[in-house]
Amino acid sequence: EQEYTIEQVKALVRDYPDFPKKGILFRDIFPIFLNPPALNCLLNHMVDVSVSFAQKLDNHRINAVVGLDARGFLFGPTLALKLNAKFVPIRKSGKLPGSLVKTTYEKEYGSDTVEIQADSILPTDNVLIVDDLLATGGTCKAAETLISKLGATVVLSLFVIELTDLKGKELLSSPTHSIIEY
Ligand SMILES: O=P(O)(O)OC[C@H]1O[C@H](OP(=O)(O)OP(=O)(O)O)[C@H](O)[C@@H]1O
Ligand SMILES: Nc1ncnc2[nH]cnc12
Repeated sequence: EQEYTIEQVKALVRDYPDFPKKGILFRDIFPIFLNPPALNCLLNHMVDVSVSFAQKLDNHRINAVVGLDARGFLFGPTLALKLNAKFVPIRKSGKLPGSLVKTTYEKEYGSDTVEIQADSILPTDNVLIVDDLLATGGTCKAAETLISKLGATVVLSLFVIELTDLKGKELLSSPTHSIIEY
């Protein structure tokens, strides 16, 4: 089996002009999922980045990975397993049962309400947020808001792709890391 480098993984992201709306240059990560060695390289890299950020913590440990609906779910559970952390979903409204905390936000092409199950995160948790892409930062900021409502700390927000022109980082309170920047 061929070993992939991160540079080769980056080359697999495909651009689609004017999708899903005119003026949006859509960056498609799914070609990476067609290629197991590339996906393996990307996930191992995400683990390495997370572990190196965790070194800064008192207990050196991330114990919760929060994945953002829907493409954050492609990475969250695998990353959580590799870090021996729990996986917690943040979902678009109306999808999660039970006692919830919610917030509404603006993103690159529309607005959304997101929710988290209230008992899924404890105030003592060291949380890693993971998503496929940072655009305006609205989605991740909403996640930060929910996690802070539950009293926990976001130690890192980790993205596969960052669209730097949109300055999403400036909206965020947590430290961020992106693997591919455009
Ligand atoms: O930084 P922002 O401007 O908030 O944009 C980034 C978000 O937008 C996309 O999700 P989308 O809402 O399209 O949903 P999906 O993951 O369900 O496709 C992407 O997966 C991020 O979650
Ligand atoms: N330009 C973009 N490409 C892919 N996913 C996105 N989510 C928000 N903006 C996006």
